[in-house]
Amino acid sequence: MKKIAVLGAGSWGTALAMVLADNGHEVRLWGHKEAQIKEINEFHTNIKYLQNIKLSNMIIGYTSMKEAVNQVDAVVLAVPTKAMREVCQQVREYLSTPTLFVHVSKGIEPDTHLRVSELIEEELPESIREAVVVLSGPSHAEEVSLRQPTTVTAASLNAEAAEKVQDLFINQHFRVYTNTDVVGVEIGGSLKNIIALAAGITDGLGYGDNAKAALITRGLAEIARLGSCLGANPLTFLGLTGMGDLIVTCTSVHSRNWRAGNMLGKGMKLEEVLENMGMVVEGVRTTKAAYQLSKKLQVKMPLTSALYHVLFDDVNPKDAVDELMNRSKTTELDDLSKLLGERIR
Ligand SMILES: NC(=O)C1=CN([C@@H]2O[C@H](COP(=O)(O)OP(=O)(O)OC[C@H]3O[C@@H](n4cnc5c(N)ncnc54)[C@H](OP(=O)(O)O)[C@@H]3O)[C@@H](O)[C@H]2O)C=CC1
Ligand SMILES: O=C(CO)COP(=O)(O)O
Repeated sequence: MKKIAVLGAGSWGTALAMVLADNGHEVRLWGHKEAQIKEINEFHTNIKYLQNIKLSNMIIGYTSMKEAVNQVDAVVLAVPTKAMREVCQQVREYLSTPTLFVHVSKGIEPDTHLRVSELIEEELPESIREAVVVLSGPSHAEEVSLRQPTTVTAASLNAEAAEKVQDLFINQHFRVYTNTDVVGVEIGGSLKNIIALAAGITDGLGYGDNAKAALITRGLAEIARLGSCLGANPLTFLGLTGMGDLIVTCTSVHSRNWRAGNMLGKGMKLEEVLENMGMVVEGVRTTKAAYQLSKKLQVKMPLTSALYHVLFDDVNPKDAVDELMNRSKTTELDDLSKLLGERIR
């Protein structure tokens, strides 16, 4: 049995705390709201984030970061990307020995263009970092909390650390693979949120499955183009954290990104949509970051660019789709197939 602190008591932090508790670990679920932590400890529920779910007694809620991370074997960082720096700054106050860090957040920071593992490494000194591992894949909290079959990937440059994380989380409902392609895993997990927003928009506009399939496949092409340019193995994008997560996020009503896109497609304004959600919609900030990166690195990302203009320049979603469909003609297999071919050979 290990002592594990899960920092962030939203949907995903709570669902992962349940997996860890099922595996017999002592789980400390840290959140910044007194009332919510009281609810977790007194009633063993977290109603705002997971309805109709009873939490195990092995999960203890904390509001004190000092107590939550005291003597733990591992820390799971489960807050939205926007809050990650702030939470790391709090954690580092209380750790003095090398600790295993697992992050589960799917975003890219606008302006710095850092992936989450990179910003964690910026905020946490090496002296308290045994390793940083990203855990990602097609995994809606709502289904994980019902113990429905789910598969994810633990990725780290430190293969031994990835295996440790695999061992912490794996069970008969939650299958964990390993990978050393951190760039590919983080880029796939973050950029699928952009495409899920777009898929929600086309559904909201009343378009059908042809449009959805087009978004998923051409979305994957542009994710892989940018990811490869950043050093990822293009084959990672065909795996759980690429194609797998794109499918689940673009086709599920559980997805907050899809739901937000759907409201936009039906004519709501972005501010109104975000107010309505009450949960994180990572794709909004990540669209900005990916758009900036595509310009900087001169990588073609037509879907990301169209979504950027819908979100931040008030372009009408239907006009954005019309514009995408009327671009000049091109071939399907571009530089990406060249990259894949080189890897396979
Ligand atoms: N939900 C899912 O199925 C999955 C989510 N993820 C990823 O996990 C990450 C977290 O998402 P998720 O749990 O779903 O998000 P939620 O919106 O469900 O919960 C976010 C949690 O983080 C808390 N939080 C926000 N800012 C801070 C802060 N500054 N300090 C402390 N706590 C803070 C929120 O508190 P408050 O209640 O006060 O707002 C809330 O408890 C995201 O990057 C997401 O992409 C990955 C896989 C699956
Ligand atoms: O990443 C997820 C599923 O794998 C969750 O997606 P949303 O943030 O869109 O709900």
